[in-house]
Amino acid sequence: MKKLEHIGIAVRDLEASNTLYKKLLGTASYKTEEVISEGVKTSFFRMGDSKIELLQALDKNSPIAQFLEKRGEGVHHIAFAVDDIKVEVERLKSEGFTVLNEEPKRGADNKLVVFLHPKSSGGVLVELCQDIP
Ligand SMILES: CC[C@@H](C(=O)O)C(=O)SCCNC(=O)CCNC(=O)[C@H](O)C(C)(C)COP(=O)(O)OP(=O)(O)OC[C@H]1O[C@@H](n2cnc3c(N)ncnc32)[C@H](O)[C@@H]1OP(=O)(O)O
Ligand SMILES: [Co+2]
Repeated sequence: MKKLEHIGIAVRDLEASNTLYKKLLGTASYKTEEVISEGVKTSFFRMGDSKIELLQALDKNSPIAQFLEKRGEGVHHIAFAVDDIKVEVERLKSEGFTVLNEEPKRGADNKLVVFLHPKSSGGVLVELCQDIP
């Protein structure tokens, strides 16, 4: 793992949360992007070499909608940058982690992403991110 790539935060209202996080961080969101395959609309804030990713659900089947219903707003996942996502997936499987999608999928901000089940990673949903060249 190279670095903390982003922290994902589930929010009900992206616009209101953009205002809140702009006040909190002292900087505006630099990007908004929908990822239809995940059922989310995202907003990104730079935090040094890492990012904060706000996530609003686009529909009721989105993982974010389900999370908000069960747990309310708050930290949803942490994401680590990796050089070779397939190598990292094999390493993590051999260490006993449960990989949710063996085939990396396209995420936001030009990344390939893989998720680990929170039940295998101490109650924290983990995302791996590899830059798409
Ligand atoms: C924008 C794209 C991308 C990026 O580029 O950054 C993203 O970040 S997309 C983010 C949204 N996408 C995902 O979250 C995909 C991966 N998630 C999943 O596949 C599912 O959400 C899940 C983690 C497998 C959970 O789904 P499911 O099993 O259907 O839900 P349950 O509600 O039944 O949960 C089972 C169990 O796990 C606990 N849980 C659920 N979500 C989380 C979480 N985010 N963090 C910690 N724990 C979580 C849940 O509470 C249940 O526990 P128990 O109640 O104790 O059984
Ligand atoms: Co994410």
